[in-house]
Amino acid sequence: MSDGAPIVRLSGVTRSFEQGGVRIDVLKGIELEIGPGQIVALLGPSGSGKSTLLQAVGLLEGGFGGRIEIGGVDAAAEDAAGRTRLRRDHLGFVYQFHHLLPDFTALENVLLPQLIAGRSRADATARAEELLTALGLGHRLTHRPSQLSGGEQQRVAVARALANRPDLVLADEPTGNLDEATANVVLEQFVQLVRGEGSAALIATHNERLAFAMDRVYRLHDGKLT
Ligand SMILES: Nc1ncnc2c1ncn2[C@@H]1O[C@H](COP(=O)(O)OP(=O)(O)OP(=O)(O)O)[C@@H](O)[C@H]1O
Repeated sequence: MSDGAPIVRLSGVTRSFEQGGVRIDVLKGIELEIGPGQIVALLGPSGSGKSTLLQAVGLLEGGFGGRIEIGGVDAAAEDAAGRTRLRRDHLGFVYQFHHLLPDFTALENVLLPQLIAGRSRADATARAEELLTALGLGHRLTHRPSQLSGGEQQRVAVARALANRPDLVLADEPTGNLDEATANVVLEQFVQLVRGEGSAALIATHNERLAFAMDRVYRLHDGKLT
């Protein structure tokens, strides 16, 4: 990817669903560019389409109209293997629920995506330890998800998303299942770490205060970004 080129470019992106014979137009022409290192907040009421928009960028589902480019590549021109490659080479994901593997320790959960990407075990372990320590979990490396609090589980998920140094982290209400005080701490740590890593991020959140500390804030309203 050339320097300064956007990591993501959406133009005229649309998505509709059929519900009980009724057609709902959720995205009605989304225009969005995110450049290297930009941290972008996505606000919008429940049902406005934030998750749907993140799914478009994450190339996890089809059914979208318009053009979605990741790293300058038109996703529609790629087959399933090509889209998987785009995801693997450019994107990291954090969800509302941690989706950690329950039988593996915190360290192993952060190790696995790196081993799959071909990194040596020694390098992957060092990277996992670095990220978990930066998130204040240096003393929790050998704990399984069930032995961690909700906030700690979510921080492990953040470390996992950043492990392969993605150009862009997609986060769908990453602290949505935490109590407010914990959510504030974890979201702030997440943004700080992403900034330190130089990654870009698109973060759907209800937290307006933290959203306005990010580089750009978009609101999803009536299927469009403002
Ligand atoms: N697979 C689907 N089939 C039918 N309708 C869907 C589907 N996915 C989403 N929708 C509809 O699209 C609209 C937007 O949903 P979406 O989950 O993107 O909103 P959201 O802004 O992320 O909401 P929340 O903040 O509650 O997570 C909703 O009306 C939802 O019912």
